[in-house]
Amino acid sequence: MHTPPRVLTVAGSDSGGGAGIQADLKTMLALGTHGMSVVTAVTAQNSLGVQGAWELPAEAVRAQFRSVVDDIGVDAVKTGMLSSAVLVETVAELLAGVRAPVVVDPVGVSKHGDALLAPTALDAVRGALLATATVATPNLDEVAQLTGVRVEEEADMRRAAAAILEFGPRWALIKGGHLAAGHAEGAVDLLTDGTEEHWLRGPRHDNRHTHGTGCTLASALAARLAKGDTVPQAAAAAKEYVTGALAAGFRLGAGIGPVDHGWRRRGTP
Ligand SMILES: Nc1ncnc2c1ncn2[C@@H]1O[C@H](COP(=O)(O)OP(=O)(O)OP(=O)(O)O)[C@@H](O)[C@H]1O
Ligand SMILES: Cc1ncc(CO)c(N)n1
Repeated sequence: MHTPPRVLTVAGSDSGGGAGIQADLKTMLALGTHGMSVVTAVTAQNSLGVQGAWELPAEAVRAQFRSVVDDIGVDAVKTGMLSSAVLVETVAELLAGVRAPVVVDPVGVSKHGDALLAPTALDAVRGALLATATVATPNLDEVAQLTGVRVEEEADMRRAAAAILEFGPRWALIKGGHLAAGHAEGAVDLLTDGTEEHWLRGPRHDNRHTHGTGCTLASALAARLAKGDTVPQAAAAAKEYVTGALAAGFRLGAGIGPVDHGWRRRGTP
């Protein structure tokens, strides 16, 4: 009997289905893995923004995590929205006991600028969470918030990665999706462990249906690590996956539509 690799997401729910837990589980399925979830917060969210957010108690997060890990086990873990200092500390503590690869997406704000992490949680992200990561995947706003490094040109991404690596993750994957066109060649990300450097380059897609890019990239990365890829192999595969999902993004609601997490199954684009 075939048992697929087991991948756990620790993240917030996006009622609109484009980002968060929903994006993670769809991406994990699309990549041939068994997705599982620890819900940290529930958001009322759609294509227009985040209308409300409610955090779960630390005890509920701990209990979900133990239920999954103690019986089923995990081949990789991915974290997303963690909401508060208490939950960041709780999750960091839980991850310290995990031997499988961990992808930390230090989610700060949504595409619409709604806060998904309390400013008071930044110290715990720097001091506890990032050190548990096999790969940390900040976008440029998160890099600025966490390290003070402002990336304006592709070359600045090296300084950003070095500053993130100071907090202890094994690898940093700096997402350059927010770099203004003209300041980068296509959509470029930098993966480095401080020794090796891999520039992940994809075509830029400027359709506006980009809700969930970060969650999709981090989940695809976790799924490929669960399948036994090395970090550079997994990152290249994840970049290819998110690029296809972006190209196939579709209109939904009156605002920013989602990337298509299932684009490969649908044969698009
Ligand atoms: N317009 C685009 N065209 C092609 N690739 C893009 C585009 N925007 C982002 N990407 C890619 O998508 C991935 C996610 O990057 P991005 O910087 O958007 O993350 P994010 O801001 O964390 O996403 P989210 O808003 O979901 O949190 C990266 O691989 C990035 O290069
Ligand atoms: C719940 C949730 N997690 C992550 C993101 C990423 O932007 C989002 N919009 N919503």
